[in-house]
Amino acid sequence: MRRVIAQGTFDILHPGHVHYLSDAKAMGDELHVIIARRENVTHKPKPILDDRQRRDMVAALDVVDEAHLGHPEDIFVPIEEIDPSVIVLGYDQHHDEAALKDALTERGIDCEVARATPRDKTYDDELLSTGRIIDRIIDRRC
Ligand SMILES: Cc1cc2nc3c(=O)[nH]c(=O)nc-3n(C[C@H](O)[C@H](O)[C@H](O)COP(=O)(O)O)c2cc1C
Ligand SMILES: Nc1ncnc2c1ncn2[C@@H]1O[C@H](COP(=O)(O)OP(=O)(O)OP(=O)(O)O)[C@@H](O)[C@H]1O
Repeated sequence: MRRVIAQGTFDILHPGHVHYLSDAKAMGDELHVIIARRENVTHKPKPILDDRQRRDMVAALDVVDEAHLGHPEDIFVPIEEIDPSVIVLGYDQHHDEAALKDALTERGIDCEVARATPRDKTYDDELLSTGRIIDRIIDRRC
């Protein structure tokens, strides 16, 4: 049984998220998704939706076996509990694969680190970014 971890904010789901999670699932048998806590999202604007709502929507996707709220302080705690064979990073996530692998080894966690592929638009008006969905809402409704 190969357990796979994917992680992210997943604020206002779109097909790019589904693509990432499907890519991750294809690398193993059981997909666990860690949802970043609002307080730990510091590299972009804070999510619109509550932590639990983002977790519940990810959990409802067919491809996902379990969705977990992230740890507030120590990102390695959920990883130790899940004990994955591979952690799959999103195609554009800022985390460095080699640095993450070193940090895992230092913590005594033996697992691979891989990266998902991007998903291209399948039609002109498709919006594959939470930020761009929010921009459109502001543009059209405000
Ligand atoms: C392997 C890994 C595990 C993570 N675990 C947690 C966690 O337990 N709690 C948390 O709040 N954030 C966690 N994060 C951080 C968020 O997922 C991170 O902010 C992420 O870059 C958000 O992705 P996004 O910008 O693609 O949405 C983790 C990140 C990585 C790479
Ligand atoms: N078009 C896409 N193709 C493949 N993966 C995607 C795509 N869009 C988002 N993802 C992946 O989904 C994960 C979570 O994405 P995130 O919640 O940051 O959404 P986002 O739409 O990229 O957000 P924002 O527009 O605010 O940066 C990330 O790993 C990201 O790489």
